[in-house]
Amino acid sequence: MQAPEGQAAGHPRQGVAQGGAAGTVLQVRAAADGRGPAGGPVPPTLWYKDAILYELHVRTFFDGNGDGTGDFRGLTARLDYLQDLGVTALWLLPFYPSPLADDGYDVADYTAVHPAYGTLGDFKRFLAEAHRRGLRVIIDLVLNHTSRQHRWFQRARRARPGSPWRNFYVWSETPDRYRGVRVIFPDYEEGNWTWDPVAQAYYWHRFYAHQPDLNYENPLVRRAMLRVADFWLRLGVDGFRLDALSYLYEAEGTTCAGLPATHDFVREFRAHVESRYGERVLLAEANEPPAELARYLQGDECHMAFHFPLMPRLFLALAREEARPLEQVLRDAPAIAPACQWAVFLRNHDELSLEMVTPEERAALLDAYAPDPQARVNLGIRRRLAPLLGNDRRRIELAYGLLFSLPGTPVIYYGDEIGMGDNIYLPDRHAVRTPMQWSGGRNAGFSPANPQRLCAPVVVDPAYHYEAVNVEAQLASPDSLLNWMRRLIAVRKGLPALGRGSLELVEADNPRVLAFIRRHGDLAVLVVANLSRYVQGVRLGLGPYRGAIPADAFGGSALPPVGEEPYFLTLGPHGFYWFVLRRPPAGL
Ligand SMILES: OC[C@H]1O[C@H](O[C@H]2O[C@H](CO)[C@@H](O)[C@H](O)[C@H]2O)[C@H](O)[C@@H](O)[C@@H]1O
Ligand SMILES: [Ca+2]
Repeated sequence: MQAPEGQAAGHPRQGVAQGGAAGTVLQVRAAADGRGPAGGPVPPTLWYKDAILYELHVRTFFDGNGDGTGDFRGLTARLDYLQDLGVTALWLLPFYPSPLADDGYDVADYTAVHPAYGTLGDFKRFLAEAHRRGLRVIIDLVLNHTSRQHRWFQRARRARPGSPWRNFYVWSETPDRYRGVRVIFPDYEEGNWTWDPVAQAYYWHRFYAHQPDLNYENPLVRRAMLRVADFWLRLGVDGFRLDALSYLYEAEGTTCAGLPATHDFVREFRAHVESRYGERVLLAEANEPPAELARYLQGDECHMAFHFPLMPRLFLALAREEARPLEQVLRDAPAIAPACQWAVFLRNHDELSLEMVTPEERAALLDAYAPDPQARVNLGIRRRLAPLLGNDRRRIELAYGLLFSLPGTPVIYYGDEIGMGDNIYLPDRHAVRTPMQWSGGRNAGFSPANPQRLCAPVVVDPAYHYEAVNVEAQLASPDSLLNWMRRLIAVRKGLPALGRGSLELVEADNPRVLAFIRRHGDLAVLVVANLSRYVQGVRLGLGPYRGAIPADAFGGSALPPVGEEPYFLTLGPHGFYWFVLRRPPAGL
């Protein structure tokens, strides 16, 4: 066991920030063609294992031209903030031309930038500036469907039935195929087929009716999407979040999710990307049960996948004030390849998805977190983190303390680092997509525009009003949530075991306390969390670590060494500890 090391993996572009320009050019080129300086392959860095991911929407982050809508110029101007926060990679929601009927997940053109967000030139400048700061950029790639406005659909609906152009989408003469397949947006859609009067046929859609599914049986579709990937990879993006990945293929008599043909295509996609561009990351958004999810993480498909089954169990553990829901999901975690990694999250731009829990668990979660029906949408809850946790600073810190120490790469949703509120009176999931709150000034410092022109209203709920909850105020307050998050991120970066380590659940004699050890090489980190609102004592079975000295990862103070007896600890309400288990000095 040893003291925390520095971050293990280097960013191929970190040379820009740290070193000379010549080295930078060489390394960028090496990464672009997948070859090392001597012509050999570039060894993988597995950088995503040490990453801290930050999810944001260009539209609502910062308005750079004063027209009321966020844009790439604005985002570029706020990169220093993100660098100071300590995050290492950004995930951008779709920013392509789109009618915005699903906030950009209805893509009308895959290889351009929505004019409201700027130009391709603005995107390139943003990317260069992000890389200059050592920030990687992952963009959302919506493989499964397009907007009805996409020229592919406009062409398909007019093309001869059975022709390759027509077959860009999935058509049927009746709405009876794939009967019983779940509707993902039940609050808005009654089925997965919609009649198209131009085509005189029904087309298949897993999401809104305005989002026809592409037909991956058609080799032209597969090729077209590889070309789209090439376009952005050549510009230098570091990877893709692959939206709605489960639904690429359909087959009669199945759930039309995670089919073998879908996995075949993901393998083809991965091989294509890796052979041409080296280590770029594929992050699967597949809302599937653990065993199904793990199929994306066997080493030849995606590098990461969102841990949809873990997230609601973390909220369940907090609601029930007991460790069991988390212990269970951790115990049942399926094996993934050593180079793969979970992406763990508390909240994102969608509703808090309750698709991966039992009906009883769902009922308990709705009761605890969304007693107001206005906060519910489809199968989930459209609230941000702070309102979900009653704006209780201790519970928010505990949730983050767990998120940042459980196996996986943590993902922060923009604004949750300052405890932003939401607006459940906005439609659909716009409740959680309001403008970032930068200051207490006009429009929360998001835009100088006429407030009536804003792309979305700023939060004025009395408990979360932007005049009180904003970046400027929190930067000035040493004890703010934002400053606490900066410390949490910095400490996590010093403990590579939290990104890369194994997981050992520790026996605890108190059901309200979760304890586990993350171990990587010589570094072992003991995490202990009190899920209850009251003080708790716990005895931990730390037998194999006898003699080790637990040292607080935040303050450094050392506790008595682990002895023969179970290790006794007291935790305050919702308290949590990260202890580095140090080897005792020689001679003791
Ligand atoms: O592009 C369509 C949708 O794709 C993602 O949806 C995912 O979110 C759903 C909940 O809103 C979830 O139930 C589903 O399983 C996911 O694929 C994307 O994140 C959505 O914003 C988008 O509407
Ligand atoms: Ca703008």
